[in-house]
Amino acid sequence: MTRSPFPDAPRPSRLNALRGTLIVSVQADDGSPLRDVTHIVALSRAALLGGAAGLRLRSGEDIRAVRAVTDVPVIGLTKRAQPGSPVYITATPGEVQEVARAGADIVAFDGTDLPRPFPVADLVRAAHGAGALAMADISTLGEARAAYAAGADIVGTTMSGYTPHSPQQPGPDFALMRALHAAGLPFIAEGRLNTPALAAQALATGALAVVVGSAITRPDHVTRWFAAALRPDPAQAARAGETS
Ligand SMILES: CC(=O)N[C@H](C=O)[C@@H](O)[C@H](O)[C@H](O)COP(=O)(O)O
Repeated sequence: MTRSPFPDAPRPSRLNALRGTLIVSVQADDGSPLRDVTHIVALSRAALLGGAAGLRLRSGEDIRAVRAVTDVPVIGLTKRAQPGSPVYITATPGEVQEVARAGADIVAFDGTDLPRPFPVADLVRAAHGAGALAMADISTLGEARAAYAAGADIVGTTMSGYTPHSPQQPGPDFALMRALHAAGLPFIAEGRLNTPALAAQALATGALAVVVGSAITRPDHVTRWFAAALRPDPAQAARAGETS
């Protein structure tokens, strides 16, 4: 039914439509009972009902199905293992085209320094050739600079904590956000923004927009956080065992 709200606008103004907003990532993991397109559409509609201004979706099938029920901006990606490379987010020009043709306004792809099948510039070219914006998911300031030099329209902090050369931490990488802002590089904040306060903090560091996924659309993850919080501290449990 509907198409992108900004198919013909120049690229910077298309991104402006997302300024200051919440984008909800609706991606069920492989093996999740929610990994079914009807559930993805229902979760997306619930997110829109709650005030999401954009969606981040995985796979052409999901994008096509959600595009049929909404015209909000969509960031699209694929997640596929690549032979001989740890990169899995939209790693080839063919995957970029697949996502753009399904109706994504912005194509997100791995923009890290990990060994990769295609250079970032090839993915940018494929996105632009298909009429979409190019979003590089990065894990460091250096990767962001390289992605912009390769023509990316925007970078996301998505991959911080998921490359061996970025900080491994349980919370969001606010240091990276501050560094991007200080360098004058526009960015979308993404990754472990698991509470409204953290999302607001990310926006306050200068993010163009904020992507939240697991805390909204992965109830299995959220349940695990609660279950872990209720589990007794093993050391304390052992001490209690000695005295009883
Ligand atoms: C590292 C990676 O593959 N991130 C993926 C990228 O699309 C998704 O699995 C995340 O859910 C998304 O980035 C949002 O992050 P969080 O779920 O932490 O709010």
